Amino acid sequence: KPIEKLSREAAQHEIAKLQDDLRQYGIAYYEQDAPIVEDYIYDALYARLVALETVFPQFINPDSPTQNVGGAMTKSGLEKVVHPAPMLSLGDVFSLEELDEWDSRTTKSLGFQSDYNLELKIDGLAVALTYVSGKLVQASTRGNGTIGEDVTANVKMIKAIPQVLNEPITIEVRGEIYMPKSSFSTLNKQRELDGLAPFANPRNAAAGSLRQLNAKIMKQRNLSAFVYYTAEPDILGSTTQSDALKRFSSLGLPTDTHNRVMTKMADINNYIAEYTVTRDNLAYGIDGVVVKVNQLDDQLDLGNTVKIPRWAIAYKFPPEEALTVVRAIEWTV
Ligand SMILES: NC(=O)c1cc2c(=O)c3cc(F)ccc3oc2nc1N
Repeated sequence: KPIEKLSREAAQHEIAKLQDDLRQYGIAYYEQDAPIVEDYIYDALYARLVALETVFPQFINPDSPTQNVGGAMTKSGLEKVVHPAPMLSLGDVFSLEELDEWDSRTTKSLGFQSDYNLELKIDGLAVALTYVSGKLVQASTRGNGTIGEDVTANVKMIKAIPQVLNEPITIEVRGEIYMPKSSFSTLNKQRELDGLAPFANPRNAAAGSLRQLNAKIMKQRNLSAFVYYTAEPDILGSTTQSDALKRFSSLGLPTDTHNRVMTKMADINNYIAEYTVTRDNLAYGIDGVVVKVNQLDDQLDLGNTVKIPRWAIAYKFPPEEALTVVRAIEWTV
């Protein structure tokens, strides 16, 4: 119900209920690592409580969940981290036609047909890893792009992420942390045994694991990662995206090996068709294919909008459940 239509009593009642519920969800989340509700539900209820308390400040009490967000603490109890260069998200397209339009726009902007580095789009959560003199000093989530959460302690539990690089360089790299499919099913079986709600998908399981505060539990979740980007490629001496991936690998950073350099849309369509089918056999979840202008200085020429790079696009696979529905309909007719 819109807040301005609420009577004082109704507002007081809803605020009290939200304060109780969110306090209980918060305890389950931080202390028992057993979230009762999905993050997005918690966030929506939390936003509703903040809005109500703003309009009815007389009902704010000191132990309201909105009052204990300590200075640097975020909801998940992790410290905040400011990203020096904003972590942008990828723009999406949902059909080969739209991908073709993106290619035409990009070709027009550049004045020539660029070659593209194609990469599987790992379905995990984005992190930034900062190495100083080759040592991992900080790991943070994307957050809102400018302010993320410090997940350094948990990321140090991820075997795939080296704590020391093969070269003593200082660089920030970005990648995707994910939970392999096998770990996901094992974890959910255990959660059912423990009477806990299973995670909806590997991505939520990875995010939930990474943002909980107990490093021992984190170790058992055996997450993995792929690195795919740095804003400082000259440190690597790379001039293309495909070469940057090779350099990440030579440093000891995990990279996905399915990337290919292509120019012709026909080849790109074949790559997409191939992985639309074979993704079920991969050890990790992917939700699409990322197409990137391969020459790094062409990427700079194209630049970014406020939210997304102009030099990269994510082609998203049709969601699997949709396919299930289609199959179900086919079955009935
Ligand atoms: N999930 C992924 O596998 C994946 C994700 C991104 C990004 O989110 C991404 C975001 C940017 F602003 C720029 C490049 C990027 O490249 C990326 N490359 C990938 N392979």
